[in-house]
Amino acid sequence: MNENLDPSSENLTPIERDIEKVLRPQAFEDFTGQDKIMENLKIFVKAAKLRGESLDHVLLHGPPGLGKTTLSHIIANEMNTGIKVTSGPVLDKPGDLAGLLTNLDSGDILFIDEIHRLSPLVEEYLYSAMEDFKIDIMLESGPNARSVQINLNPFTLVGATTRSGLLTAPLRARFGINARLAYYDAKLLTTIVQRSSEILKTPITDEGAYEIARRSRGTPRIANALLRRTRDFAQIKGNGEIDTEIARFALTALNVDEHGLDEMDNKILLTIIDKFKGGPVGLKTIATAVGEDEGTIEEVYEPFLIQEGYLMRTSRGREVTEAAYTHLKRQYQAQTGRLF
Ligand SMILES: Nc1ncnc2c1ncn2[C@@H]1O[C@H](COP(=O)(O)OP(=O)(O)OP(=O)(O)O)[C@@H](O)[C@H]1O
Ligand SMILES: [Mg+2]
Repeated sequence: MNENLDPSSENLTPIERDIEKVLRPQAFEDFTGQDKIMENLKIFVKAAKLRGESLDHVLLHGPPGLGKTTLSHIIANEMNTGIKVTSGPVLDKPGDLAGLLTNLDSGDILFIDEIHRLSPLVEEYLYSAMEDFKIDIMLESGPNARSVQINLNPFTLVGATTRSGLLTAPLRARFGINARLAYYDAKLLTTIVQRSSEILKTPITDEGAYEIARRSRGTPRIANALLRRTRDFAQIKGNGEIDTEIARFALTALNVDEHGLDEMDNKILLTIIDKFKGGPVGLKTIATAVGEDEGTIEEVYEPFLIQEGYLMRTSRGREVTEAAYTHLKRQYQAQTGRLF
């Protein structure tokens, strides 16, 4: 069985993509959590609308599946504007970007996903567009080549990234609104699971929803994926309703552990314990040992493990905590070197 519980969107199947669209909140009021960010965004959107101006450029960052793409569409809906969607790796040359920019209507949103993957040339080209709504374009080539400056309609760039550490300082500085999305707690995720089950017309008990929520790695995308899979179990093994028992059965079958850690989470912890005596060990070494990209570990897996208290980032490298030993049923040995 190959269950796709990968938190990132890159590996979604077409069907999963369609379901994501159906479950995606469309307006501020459907979006659960991230209160501080939402409070501010609502004010900025309202003020921009009152002034009849475009919204300031927005940078959304944070681990996969927390709602960056969702928010960018909500912003467009709430601003009553159009949205054009692209991504860093797709924008190969400045010309690709120019084509998009010149086609934006006044106030439109240009959403650039994976904005950390823009080529330096394209990135630089973006600067004057963001700042002055102007770009230079080259007319003709060879000896007749000349560049002309053209004015763009005012627009809002919404950039999303899971790897904010890779963003250059000049690009970062050009965003007026900078929001870091955080993991959701079990209570918020319960609300999200309940909303999704209503859309999917799947009956679910409050306890069943909570069981899925608390084991979803703080991530709405995972909560929704687990809900869909659990629904299958409820239909085949039960009477169609998801309760705690069905949820537990399904989650065990899907290899999601009691605390919601997935296979890679556990592999990282186990590797540090078994191969490196609990750490400290460098990120690069961990990455090689578990066969995962260094940046992905740092920006996708680590933040959750740290938040949940299984892992610590120290000056000498990564160390697991006693909680990790207990979780993985390993004998905890306090490191003598650390005692004094
Ligand atoms: N606050 C929320 N309330 C309800 N549902 C949400 C919320 N945030 C995300 N979701 C759900 O989770 C799914 C994934 O969210 P989204 O695609 O916006 O994540 P992302 O941050 O863009 O991820 P990636 O970094 O992988 O692109 C959406 O389809 C949506 O249904
Ligand atoms: Mg996205």
